[in-house]
Amino acid sequence: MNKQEVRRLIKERLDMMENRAEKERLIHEHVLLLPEWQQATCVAITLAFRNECDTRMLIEQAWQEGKTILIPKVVGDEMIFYEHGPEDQLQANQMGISEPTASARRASLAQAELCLVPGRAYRRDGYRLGWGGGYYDRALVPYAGCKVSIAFSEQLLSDFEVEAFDIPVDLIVTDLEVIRC
Ligand SMILES: Nc1nc2c(c(=O)[nH]1)N(C=O)[C@@H](CNc1ccc(C(=O)N[C@@H](CCC(=O)O)C(=O)O)cc1)CN2
Ligand SMILES: Nc1ncnc2c1ncn2[C@@H]1O[C@H](COP(=O)(O)OP(=O)(O)OP(=O)(O)O)[C@@H](O)[C@H]1O
Repeated sequence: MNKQEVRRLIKERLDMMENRAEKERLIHEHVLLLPEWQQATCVAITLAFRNECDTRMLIEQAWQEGKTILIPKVVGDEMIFYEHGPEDQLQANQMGISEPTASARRASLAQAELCLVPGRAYRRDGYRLGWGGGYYDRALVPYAGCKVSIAFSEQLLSDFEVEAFDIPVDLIVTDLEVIRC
């Protein structure tokens, strides 16, 4: 399967999936139990796009725990991270992803001990496939923190092609399990 075929298969699976809310609840529960989450004081995360797993509950919980939340904004071919607090507004970009506004405080991904990396499909060794922009493949090159992806178990695939620039995540958290890659 090439990348386009993988993206199409995952879209089909997620569109057909049942019990989404319950699976999201289980994924969130598994994240909150990770020592990596509990120890992080600053977490980089995205707002869900299309049929990705929702993340708002994790953001709320992070605030409750006193953590700083960073959210990326796509600018050209890179992402700039901004702090996002409970009072801050978000606005949808051209693709429909919620992003910080111009008034948000600028930050750097390097500040986050934990980065939640979005993706469409995952292999059990941590390799991932995104929407095709290569944004995380580039942003993660110098990143030394812990890379965690949350995904529905439907997003795990036994194999797909990876390229030299692909960067695997350290942990994949699904509704069924926590995979240490
Ligand atoms: N929630 C979330 N936020 C995120 C990402 C993500 O994967 N998920 N990104 C992670 O990188 C960045 C945005 N990347 C994106 C890249 C492409 C498309 C997109 O709509 N692509 C078109 C196809 C374009 C083409 O093939 O030319 C599409 O899917 O229809 C959307 C987001 C930053 N924020
Ligand atoms: N380190 C890098 N430096 C420059 N370009 C890169 C780098 N990594 C990836 N790219 C470019 O990004 C493009 C998209 O890569 P790919 O299809 O793997 O994206 P993706 O993993 O699906 O997206 P994302 O990382 O945004 O979730 C590739 O064509 C590649 O040329």
